[in-house]
Amino acid sequence: MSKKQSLKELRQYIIDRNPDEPEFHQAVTEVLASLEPVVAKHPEYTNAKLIERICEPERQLMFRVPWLDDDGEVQINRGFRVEFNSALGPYKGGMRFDPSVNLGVVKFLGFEQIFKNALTGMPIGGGKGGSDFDPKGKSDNEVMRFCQSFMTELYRYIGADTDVPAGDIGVGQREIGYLFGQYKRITNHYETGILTGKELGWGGARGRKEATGYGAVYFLQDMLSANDQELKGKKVVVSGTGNVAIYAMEKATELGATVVACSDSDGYVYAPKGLNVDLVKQIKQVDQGRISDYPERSKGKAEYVSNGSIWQVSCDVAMPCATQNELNEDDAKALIDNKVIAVVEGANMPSTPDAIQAFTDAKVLFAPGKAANAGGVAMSAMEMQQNAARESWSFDYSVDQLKTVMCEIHRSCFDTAKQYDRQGDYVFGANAAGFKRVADAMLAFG
Ligand SMILES: NC(=O)C1=CN([C@@H]2O[C@H](COP(=O)(O)OP(=O)(O)OC[C@H]3O[C@@H](n4cnc5c(N)ncnc54)[C@H](OP(=O)(O)O)[C@@H]3O)[C@@H](O)[C@H]2O)C=CC1
Ligand SMILES: O=C(O)CCC(=O)C(=O)O
Repeated sequence: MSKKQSLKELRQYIIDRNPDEPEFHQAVTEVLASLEPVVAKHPEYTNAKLIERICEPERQLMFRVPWLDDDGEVQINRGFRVEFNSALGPYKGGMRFDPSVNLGVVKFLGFEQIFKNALTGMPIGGGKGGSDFDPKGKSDNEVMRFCQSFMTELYRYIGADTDVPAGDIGVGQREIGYLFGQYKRITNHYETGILTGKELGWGGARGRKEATGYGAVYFLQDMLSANDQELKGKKVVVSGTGNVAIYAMEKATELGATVVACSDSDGYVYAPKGLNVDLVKQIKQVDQGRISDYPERSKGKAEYVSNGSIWQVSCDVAMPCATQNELNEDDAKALIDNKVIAVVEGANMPSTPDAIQAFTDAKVLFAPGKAANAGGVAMSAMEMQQNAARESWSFDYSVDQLKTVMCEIHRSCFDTAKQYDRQGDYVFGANAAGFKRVADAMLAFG
């Protein structure tokens, strides 16, 4: 590529160079669409071909994961780790175990992670990993054998100062435990800093499991207050009932909002007077049940909808916290017709480009995932900090730190957008501020 190529041509070049990776193309397209004014102001980035470099992973690993199921049959899955960018620190980002995982999905997540991690202001680069293994319906022993086989290959590439994986969809404390155990077994190192999202008893951080959801709500609070609104009294809809969704619901409720709907991959529940978050936690986290159990267990205080979009439910604030591209243009129009004020992405890239355009056109406040859900990785960086110092912070102190980081991220997105005359455009603010921090470090390194 010549230095004179436009961003549009560069985007096409990246798409052609990475065929059959639609999610990666989508993530790159969104970031590049924000960078025109930034590179116009900083020709040094173009001269050093920084955008092209940032879009190319430093290293991508793909490996075989053979394991034995409970019937004694060999099963084979694929493992991935994309070490995307280490300009700001060790590669950092979660691992997803889900049948939908492929190289393009891991690359989109790793690419987003670079800018998200930069926005936290912490010393962490960007990476992501996972497998097409489906933990649903597997026994504990099967999950353990899979995790042990996965780590038997992955251990060569990770380390507290190299690459620090964590959880994501399908990877919670159980999986992190099996992965950590295998790392320790085969390396003979009790090195807590090689993974985050650990249990408290063996190197975990207080507040990590709450951090992404709480952080997204803190971002929402700041975004509303910057626009002369408040969270108290608002009606909120949250998709998903996983790690991010549950703690977003918990914090929003604690701050005086009413969460009227949430979902899982089968359907959603609607409770006009508000959901009981403790009951949702009991059903999904303790009993490993389905959200369809909620109406009966809440004694009829909610209705379950098995095929329909949760975004049809009228609300002031929508928080997509399940998965990518779960909110499309029709969903956005339904939310706009119902007078939604703000949309805050707890998941990674949950809104399609058409949906984001519809929100922008309708002047709905819109917070992209790379800014709003950065609380999880920020708390992971604090877990690394505690592991390195052999410390263990209190829950209140940790959540205070989280709040400060989210407030800084909000301010950085808001101020950057203003500086480029794009006031209120959080997508632009997040992309431009995140990119600049990474680009400046890469320039310094030659
Ligand atoms: N965990 C973290 O700290 C962070 C996570 N994220 C992002 O947040 C999102 C959720 O992650 P997390 O909460 O950890 O994952 P979990 O596995 O804990 O939960 C995922 C939730 O989303 C639901 N879901 C999954 N796929 C679909 C689908 N296709 N349609 C509808 N619902 C679906 C699941 O339903 P079911 O119960 O039926 O499986 C589950 O309720 C992901 O995009 C992840 O990348 C971002 C930052 C940090
Ligand atoms: O805590 C981490 O390192 C990973 C969080 C993550 O995967 C994400 O922010 O999407």
